[in-house]
Amino acid sequence: MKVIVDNKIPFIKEAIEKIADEVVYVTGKDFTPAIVKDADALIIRTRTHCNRELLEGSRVRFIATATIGFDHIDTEYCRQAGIVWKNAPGCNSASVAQYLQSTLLLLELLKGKKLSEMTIGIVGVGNVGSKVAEVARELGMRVLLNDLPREDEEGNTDFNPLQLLAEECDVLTFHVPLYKEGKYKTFHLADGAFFHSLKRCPVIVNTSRGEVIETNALLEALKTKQISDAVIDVWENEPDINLTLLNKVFIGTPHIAGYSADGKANATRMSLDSLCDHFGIQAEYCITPPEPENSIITAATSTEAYLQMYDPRKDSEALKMHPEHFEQLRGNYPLRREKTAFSTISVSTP
Ligand SMILES: NC(=O)C1=CN([C@@H]2O[C@H](COP(=O)(O)OP(=O)(O)OC[C@H]3O[C@@H](n4cnc5c(N)ncnc54)[C@H](O)[C@@H]3O)[C@@H](O)[C@H]2O)C=CC1
Ligand SMILES: O=C(O)C(=O)[C@H](O)COP(=O)(O)O
Repeated sequence: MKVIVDNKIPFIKEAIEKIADEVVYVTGKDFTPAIVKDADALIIRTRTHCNRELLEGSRVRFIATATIGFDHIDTEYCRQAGIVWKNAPGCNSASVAQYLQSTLLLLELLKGKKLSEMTIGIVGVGNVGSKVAEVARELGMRVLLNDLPREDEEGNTDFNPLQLLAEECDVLTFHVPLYKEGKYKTFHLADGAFFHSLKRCPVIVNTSRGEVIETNALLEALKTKQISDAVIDVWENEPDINLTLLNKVFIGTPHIAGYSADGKANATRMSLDSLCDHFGIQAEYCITPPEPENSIITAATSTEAYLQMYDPRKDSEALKMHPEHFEQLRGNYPLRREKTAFSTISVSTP
């Protein structure tokens, strides 16, 4: 079996070389029809667009994407062509929740917001949104949820219309997949009309996909103070992002909310599991992220402790200083571990 693997997928080399007869490593944006032509499987990330143009006439029968989102896969073409694809549901959801937790703490620390007096609206309550809801409740926030597909399917009353979130929330955070069309379309879900409907001058957070928010409408909302701040991890037209927006946001990061080493290891393991499952291969591998340099956190406050574990300001400063390095900042991302990796967290003022 021949497998083409994105060369920025970590912790994969030893395992995949045991599983496959031939492995070729390629930069995500450089997968071409010639490279994939005689491959049986691809293991990709969001940087590889798997569509007719890439796959037609190839031997590829299976694609694993080491990501949660799969909007870079033309699922209809794959269905027609008999190509099976798998994503890695939930793999880095705890990492995105960590990003949100640190961001909310920074809003309290630096912007004088009192989280326990604020309402957060969560748009999309799947793997990520549910964990973000937990984090927000732990921080004492009132939480309002919006999830149209779940509301339709489950018929329960935990969910609210987007309009209610627009009216009552001080923070609005997006955790929906990118759907370009259909009943649950999320492309430009936050457009000019949405920003006009806001009542409490909220902070907008987007870690879903850039296209969920219309960039020009967001810029206008910042200019006219319909929103007080924006925290943006995902952008329209990555890596050529809107620099005016980057300079105006409170936190602007290069699509790394899901980049904890824990999340990356989960993604790699899940991709290998689905590849083995698809081809009926029995293989043993153990994918674990490296230990943190120091597994003991000592801090004066719990906020400081969480920011020692992950502080989005560092990623934001690096991007603002060198936006042209968007892809390099992602490709060479430093080791970041989630809370469970630390053996002791000692806080003097709990
Ligand atoms: N910035 C980053 O590094 C990362 C970004 N993501 C993005 O976040 C998205 C969400 O991730 P998960 O929670 O794991 O996905 P998920 O599939 O578990 O949950 C998505 C939720 O959104 C809901 N939804 C779909 N359409 C909606 C609509 N029109 N209005 C309201 N809710 C809607 C779904 O019913 C579902 O409950 C991914 O699709 C991906 O694009 C995911 C991981 C990392
Ligand atoms: O999992 C997703 O969905 C994401 O957006 C990823 O965190 C992005 O990961 P890469 O494609 O950059 O590996």
